[in-house]
Amino acid sequence: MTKHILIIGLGLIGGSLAKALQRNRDVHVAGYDSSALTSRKAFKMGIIHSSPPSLEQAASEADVIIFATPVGATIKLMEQSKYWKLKDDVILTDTGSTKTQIMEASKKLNHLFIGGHPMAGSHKSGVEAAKEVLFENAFYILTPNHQTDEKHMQCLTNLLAVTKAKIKVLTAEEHDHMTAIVSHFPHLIAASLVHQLDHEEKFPFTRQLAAGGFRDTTRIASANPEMWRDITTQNNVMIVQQLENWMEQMEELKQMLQKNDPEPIQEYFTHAKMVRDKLPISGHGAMFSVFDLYIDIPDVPGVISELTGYLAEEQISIVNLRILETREDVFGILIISFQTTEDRARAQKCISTRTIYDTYIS
Ligand SMILES: NC(=O)C1=CN([C@@H]2O[C@H](COP(=O)(O)OP(=O)(O)OC[C@H]3O[C@@H](n4cnc5c(N)ncnc54)[C@H](O)[C@@H]3O)[C@@H](O)[C@H]2O)C=CC1
Ligand SMILES: O=C(O)C(=O)Cc1ccc(O)cc1
Repeated sequence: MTKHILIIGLGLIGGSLAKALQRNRDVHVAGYDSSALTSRKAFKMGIIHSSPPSLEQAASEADVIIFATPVGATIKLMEQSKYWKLKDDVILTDTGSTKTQIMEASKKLNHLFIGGHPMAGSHKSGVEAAKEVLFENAFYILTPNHQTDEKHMQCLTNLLAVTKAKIKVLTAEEHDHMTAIVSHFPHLIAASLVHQLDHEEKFPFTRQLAAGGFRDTTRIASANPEMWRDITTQNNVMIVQQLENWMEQMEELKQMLQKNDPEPIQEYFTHAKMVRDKLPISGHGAMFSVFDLYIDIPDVPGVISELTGYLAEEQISIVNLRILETREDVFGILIISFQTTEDRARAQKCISTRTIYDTYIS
């Protein structure tokens, strides 16, 4: 029997979920966005099966409703949903980056709600950025509430299986504590680094030098400000707590730097390197998985565009690209990151067949 899914909000996350859910031939994916243009685009791009004109009508036909809107809008939509005529056993869920306030709001609903957060994304937003493989190997957090039973949990888990994400069940408080540390607070740091650059007036050329580390560290500051406004106001207490811890740490760092003793300074970096190097960044267990391919490339102009050109011809998408500057000979190491192991294997084959450059996986 066909399962009717309604996705509200057809941006990066709603669009990516719609694409992934369409892998299951037994589901009908309807999509609604407050921007009629976005809804039309999503339908034309084949991301959704149907674009119903009335939200209430679409909701009444749905077996599962997924709110994929900024978290402030999600709470408002949840409140509105109390007045919709829904199927008795409909499952409501969301994709929001925060969970405590959403789970609190879910207590007032007349229908079952399971919180959700696919922990994969990017600084891009909008339906154009949607990707079927976005959630592969990423964690997908579910936060049940007091009403959730095993049957409905299993039903949602089964539906999400096609995303190839790894389901992890947490409480809303656990979720908001952990995401404050690894996602929300780092976003504020990225934004603050960019503001710091903004205040640099002495040498305007500084901006031209903001490559490498600065670009890597601040990439997420290019994300949707409305989305991050909502995340920051909803998980405010946890984020302020992180900021207080950080300021204490910065005070200690300042004192250490004022003494200017090289030994503790090196120890500070050594400890950070050790912890960072052990993080499950690439491969299974990572929050945001990417799969790196290392390529020995000669230091000659045009080599990077040659390689990316070959990958584009074979329609292999890349997630990131950087050069490791650890070697002093004429070769460098180019690291290209892919969303899936399959993409990386195809890329390795493509580069090995078309070039003489050595490729390897760490
Ligand atoms: N961007 C990311 O990397 C990730 C975002 N999330 C969460 O997923 C949700 C969606 O984020 P994105 O897809 O990135 O945002 P987005 O900005 O790409 O898309 C949001 C969409 O929701 C629509 N929308 C806004 N208010 C609406 C309303 N009242 N009714 C119907 N549609 C409405 C917008 O027109 C837009 O098309 C957010 O709650 C965010 O916190 C979760 C994981 C990763
Ligand atoms: O672009 C990145 O690295 C991200 O961190 C994307 C992201 C943004 C918000 C989330 O709730 C989860 C993932």
